[in-house]
Formats: sequence, structure tokens, C-alpha cells
Amino acid sequence: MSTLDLFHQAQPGQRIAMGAQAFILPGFAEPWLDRLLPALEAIQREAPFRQMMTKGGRRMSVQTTACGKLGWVSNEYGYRYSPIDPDSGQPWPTMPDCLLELAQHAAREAGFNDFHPDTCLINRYLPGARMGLHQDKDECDFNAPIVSISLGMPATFLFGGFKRSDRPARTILNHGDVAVWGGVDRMRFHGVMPLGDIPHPQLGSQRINLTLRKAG
Ligand SMILES: O=C(O)CCC(=O)C(=O)O
Ligand SMILES: [Fe+2]
Repeated sequence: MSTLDLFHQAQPGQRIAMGAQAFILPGFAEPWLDRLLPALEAIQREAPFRQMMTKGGRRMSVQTTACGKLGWVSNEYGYRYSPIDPDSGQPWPTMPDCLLELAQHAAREAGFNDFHPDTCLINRYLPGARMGLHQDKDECDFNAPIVSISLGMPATFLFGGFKRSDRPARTILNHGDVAVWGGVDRMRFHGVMPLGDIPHPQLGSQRINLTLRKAG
């Protein structure tokens, strides 16, 4: 048994508050990982990672794909949710049951009982990739929380205020950690610092982040 297992056994149901309705749930995804990791590989085969454009017409450093009824897509004019993967012309891969189940359990743990996500954005960070401070605001329903699952290499997550210039708090997100934010904290600016390169035993030199939302 690793020290990590001991830590999680010693702290069942631990919640680290980032705000009144924003929490990190350390290791919360672990019971689902045996099912989730193979399901993710199947999704990547059906809808491979690609690099989307920012509104400024530059390539994002993070690679993305999606599953669920909707996927987040971009071109140089902006971002939107689409039921079709523009690369394949096909609907996005179905959201695996284990992913939905994990997201709903995590939402409940953070105080959000009726979470019905219709999209999961899958972000892949290779060493050096980052995500600048932003708000998630392309969704139709801001009442639903955001559930964000971290896999692979650790990352420094930035969780700020309601203005881009508000100085963000920094938290490390490790393999199996889940962050949930909603309600009064739904529109907080957040981002990810440039990733280092400490290869993960299972996933190697990458971090995969799964972000579930109610978009439609
Ligand atoms: O990778 C992360 O932890 C955050 C991802 C995120 O904020 C997003 O996809 O909107
Ligand atoms: Fe975000």
C-alpha cells in the first residue's frame, strides 16, 4: 500500500475549500480509475486529440477532445458547443457510465445534488502546456456546477476571483483529484500553470483533465 492510499484512508471524504461552493476532493476519483482509464483510451481512438484555436487565432497549447452530447469547439471567430465533432463529422463519443457516475458523486460531495452534465471536455497537457486565466461562460446553464477530474502528472491550478486581475490561489492537483465549483463560485477565473515534466507511472509525461458541465 502506498502512502497515498494511507492518506486517503486516513481522510475519507476530505474536502478542501477554495470558496463557499468550491472544493478540491483529493483522490476522489480513485475508485473509478480502473474503469475510467480504458474508457478514455477508447474515446481518444474515436475522437483523437487536436489543438483548437484561441479567439486571437493562435493554437492553444493544450490538446482537446470531448465526449457526451456536446463538445466544445473553436475557430478563429470564437467558441461554441456542437453535437458534431468537426474533425470526424460524427457525433462525439458517448459519455461512459463510470464517468457520469463519478461526476455525479463528486458533485453531490460538494453539495450539488442534481448534476446532469451533457458534455465532458478532455484536455491533454504535455510538458510546458498551460491554460490562461478564464471563466467558463459558453454554457447555457450557470446553475450547474463544473466538475473537473485530474489524471496523470500534477499541475498547479489557479483559482481566482471574479475579475481577471484578482490574484488567484494556487493548489496542486494530482492524479485522481477532483475539483468542483458552482453556485456563488461558478464564474470564478481559473487556469493552469505551465506543466512540468514529472512522468506519471501510469500515464507518462502528460496530464489529462476531464471537465464536465451542463452546456445545453
Ligand atoms: O485543466 C484544468 O484543470 C482546467 C481546465 C479548464 O479550466 C477548462 O477546460 O475550462
Ligand atoms: Fe475552465
